[in-house]
Amino acid sequence: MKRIGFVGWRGMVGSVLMERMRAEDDFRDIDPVFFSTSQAGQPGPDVGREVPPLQDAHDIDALAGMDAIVTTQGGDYTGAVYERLRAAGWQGHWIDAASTLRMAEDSIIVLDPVNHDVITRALAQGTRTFVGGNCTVSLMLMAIGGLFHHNLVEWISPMTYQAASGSGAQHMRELLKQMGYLESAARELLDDPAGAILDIDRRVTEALRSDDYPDEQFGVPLAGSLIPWIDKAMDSGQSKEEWKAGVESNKILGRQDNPVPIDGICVRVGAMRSHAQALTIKLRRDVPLDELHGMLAEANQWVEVVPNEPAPSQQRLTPAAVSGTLQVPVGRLRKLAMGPEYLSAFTVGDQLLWGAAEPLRRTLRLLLAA
Ligand SMILES: NC(=O)C1=CN([C@@H]2O[C@H](COP(=O)(O)OP(=O)(O)OC[C@H]3O[C@@H](n4cnc5c(N)ncnc54)[C@H](OP(=O)(O)O)[C@@H]3O)[C@@H](O)[C@H]2O)C=CC1
Ligand SMILES: N[C@@H](CC(=O)OP(=O)(O)O)C(=O)O
Repeated sequence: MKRIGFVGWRGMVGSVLMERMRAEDDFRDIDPVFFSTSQAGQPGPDVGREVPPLQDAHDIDALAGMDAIVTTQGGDYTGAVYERLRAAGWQGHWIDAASTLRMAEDSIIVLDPVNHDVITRALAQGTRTFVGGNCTVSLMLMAIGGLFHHNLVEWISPMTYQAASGSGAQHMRELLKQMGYLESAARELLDDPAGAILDIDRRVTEALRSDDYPDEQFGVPLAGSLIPWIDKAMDSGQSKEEWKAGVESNKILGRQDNPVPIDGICVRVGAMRSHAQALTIKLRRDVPLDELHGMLAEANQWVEVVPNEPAPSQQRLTPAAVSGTLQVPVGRLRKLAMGPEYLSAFTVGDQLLWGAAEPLRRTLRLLLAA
């Protein structure tokens, strides 16, 4: 049995990975070893079998004893350990959620329902570094992979609505605190059925601008507002999150030599753990909508085409409907007024599942099967 090291397993993405691996009985086929940057020596997690105490995640010798390492610990950890481990001669497989190595020449970005062939070819050719994609990128490709498969996409402009979880666990907690703070600012007026809405609104706006509004993590209000910038600034004027859409999607699709332009605006909204995005897609040719529905639906078993009607869109195409599931609904499909090659779409998916943990879990399975 292969010895597989896990780093970052008790974090938010790591916990979702552990849940999925337990649900799919993945631990049955491996000899798992758990690492920690802070809790070496303590007992490992309950994965339905005995595991050794936690190892030190900075111990290069201990890491080098693994056939593969799956890390959801974050980019700082990858930066601190990966090169040292390779320099020490380690030839194992590195499967990572962090963005650090995504654009490296010798790495593959993994999203097997979309690029299964790229991954299996890379495994056969001896590639040893596999990285999960950015969450909005992976969720977009899960939703509209069928259009790429039929080579129908000339360009895409995504406008995202990204959940608090993309910033981490502390940010999710803060979003809820912000919601509570706003509600408590207006509570007595809300309790009065005759309370004037403009008075309620005034209280909320005052609360949003108050020094006591809890915004240590986000730095600005998210609940009752939104944040139209995610990640660092690039010289291009894009946020780094926006830059990733183009470069990562084309790398996943294996078309870096002939890239499809993908560029838009990424926005943080007050959803908990599911990212949504509105896509304007320029098709290479006019294709009837019903054919497009068929292509989208056939692309993988998780994508779900939602009719462009009010009730299904409101009920099925939302973070509330998909959080905690692997489904990736896509809807609001219609031809735009600009012409029959211009398609609109709206899609939503759990950013901790397909957006982070699930592609890693499935890559480990592909590795074990190789
Ligand atoms: N959040 C997201 O949506 C996405 C994240 N990623 C990547 O995954 C990385 C990890 O993200 P995320 O899971 O959100 O990070 P977390 O902050 O939840 O966890 C990271 C590490 O923090 C340590 N830690 C310290 N205190 C605690 C605690 N109370 N509970 C749990 N862990 C604790 C753990 O390491 P230790 O045991 O060593 O102390 C843990 O592995 C990111 O940096 C990013 O690179 C990728 C895609 C999406
Ligand atoms: N940046 C994403 C989450 C994330 O961790 O992305 P990446 O893995 O590309 O750093 C978000 O904020 O929603």
